[in-house]
Amino acid sequence: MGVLNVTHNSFSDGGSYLDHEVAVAHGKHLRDQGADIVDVGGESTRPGAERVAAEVEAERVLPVVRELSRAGVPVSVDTMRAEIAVAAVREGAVLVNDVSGGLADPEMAAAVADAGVPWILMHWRGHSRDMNSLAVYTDVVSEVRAELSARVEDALAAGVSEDALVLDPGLGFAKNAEHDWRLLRALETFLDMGPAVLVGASRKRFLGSALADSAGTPRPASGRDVATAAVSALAAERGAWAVRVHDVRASLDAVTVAAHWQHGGSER
Ligand SMILES: Nc1nc2ncc(COP(=O)(O)O)nc2c(=O)[nH]1
Repeated sequence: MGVLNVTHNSFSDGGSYLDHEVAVAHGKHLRDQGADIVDVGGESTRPGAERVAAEVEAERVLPVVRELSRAGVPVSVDTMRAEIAVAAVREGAVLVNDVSGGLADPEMAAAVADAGVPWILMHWRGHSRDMNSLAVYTDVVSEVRAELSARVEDALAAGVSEDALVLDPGLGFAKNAEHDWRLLRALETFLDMGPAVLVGASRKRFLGSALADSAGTPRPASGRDVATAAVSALAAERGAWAVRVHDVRASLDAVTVAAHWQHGGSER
């Protein structure tokens, strides 16, 4: 899953793709690099980010979803708003990626059930503004699992079919670096829940901290693509359904190496 943030302030690529033509060209580039799907988002979810109005999100996302879909690029829409999800599916999006797992918009579950498209339920505890204060756990793995289970139950109750669900531990969302590593170490816990699992580690802060220099300065986001590819290979080896990444080629190469090591074949 290639990341296409049509935003002004996403943490690692904010502002690069606000222009629709540039965004569409980048989406096609991600597809050409081997992305199976391009994830189009119009609202930054970085810690501390303020929300953008629905009209702004729609204006950013829908033309890009439309153009990429028409060009034959499979697109997911990264949104917490049911109205945006419905409009994006109408424009050709084939999956809804909801970082709030249905919590931000009570209309989302019914909208996704009605649209009949896959729905990524990411673990989330609140909007970016409050995110760091929400990173408090006794046992992050069991609590994230329990909170994701509740999201699954609500989705099923709204009529979403279980095979349409994808789970995501929500790395960096109300989690500190230690929480993120614990969640990755326990990936099988989430795989055992039943639905497919997506991992979104790309260029995130916990990777920067792990790669800090001798002075303790974290590696900048632009220098985290190799680390991201390593996570992608390890996640793929453990059975993750997808990884959501900025540098598709690096992760696809790493996942291909993992597949050859494991199976000797070329399947990804
Ligand atoms: N499913 C899913 N969606 C996401 N959307 C945005 C971001 C924030 O990262 P970005 O600003 O680089 O897009 N991370 C995720 C994630 O981890 N999982």
